[in-house]
Amino acid sequence: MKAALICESLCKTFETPRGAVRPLQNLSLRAEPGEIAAVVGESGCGKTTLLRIIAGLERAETGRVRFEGASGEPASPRIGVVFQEHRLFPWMTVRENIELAVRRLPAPERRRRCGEILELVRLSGFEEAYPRELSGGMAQRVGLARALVGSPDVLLMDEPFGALDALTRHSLYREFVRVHAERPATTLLITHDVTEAVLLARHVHEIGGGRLLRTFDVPFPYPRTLSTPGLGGLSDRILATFLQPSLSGIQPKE
Ligand SMILES: Nc1ncnc2c1ncn2[C@@H]1O[C@H](COP(=O)(O)OP(=O)(O)OP(=O)(O)O)[C@@H](O)[C@H]1O
Repeated sequence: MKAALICESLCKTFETPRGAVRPLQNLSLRAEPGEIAAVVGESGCGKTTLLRIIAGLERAETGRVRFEGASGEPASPRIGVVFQEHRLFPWMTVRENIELAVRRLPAPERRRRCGEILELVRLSGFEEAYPRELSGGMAQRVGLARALVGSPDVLLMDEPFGALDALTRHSLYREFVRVHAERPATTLLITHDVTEAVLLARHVHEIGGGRLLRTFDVPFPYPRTLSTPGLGGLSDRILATFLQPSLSGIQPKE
């Protein structure tokens, strides 16, 4: 199922000993069916809170998250989540970690899917390895495999490449674009890295002050590299709006 992800007027307040924190104040945005959409914003602007609300791990006070099928009908897609830390269980093998995500399926089907998904993320042969035996990049690919093994229609990714060194990160970008082309889930990628956003996303949503400030169209064909014509200029333009919001002429978008 291809589904659009739609967030409408989300508001969220946390009561803390230091007073109320309001990371989301009427935030609306949309990810188109099968696209990679990035959400960028300064640290603490509410990106993780947004993802947790979409994943159903947190409740918004007001507003709603809904999904639409190809003809605009309401949809209930399968959702996969990838976090910044891989969150693999250290006492389980790669295969056990992945199969856990589809534990309701019969064992032969679990085994088949696990083999298929490990091939997709190029980790065939590591089924019986433990997480401690993997590099950071490999563990993150297992985290991606675990999110994908249930064939999600919507993939939510919270800084999935954030903890990796630059070389590993760039090779994982390539891998991820290839995997996404084979299984084009509607993907929301949370990142604070503008270059990452323009390398991977079709649209980049900039949030700040609890709202969507602006959406950038990223028209370059995949796969992209740092030398894709126009990519560096767009990345600079997005960064400039971060650094000088008052000079960029941005009007908060309702
Ligand atoms: N469970 C919570 N209780 C209280 N405050 C919270 C809670 N979760 C988040 N916050 C606060 O809400 C604000 C937004 O946090 P959030 O983690 O969503 O931001 P972020 O944009 O993902 O940040 P970063 O880029 O640094 O990860 C922060 O001020 C944070 O301290």
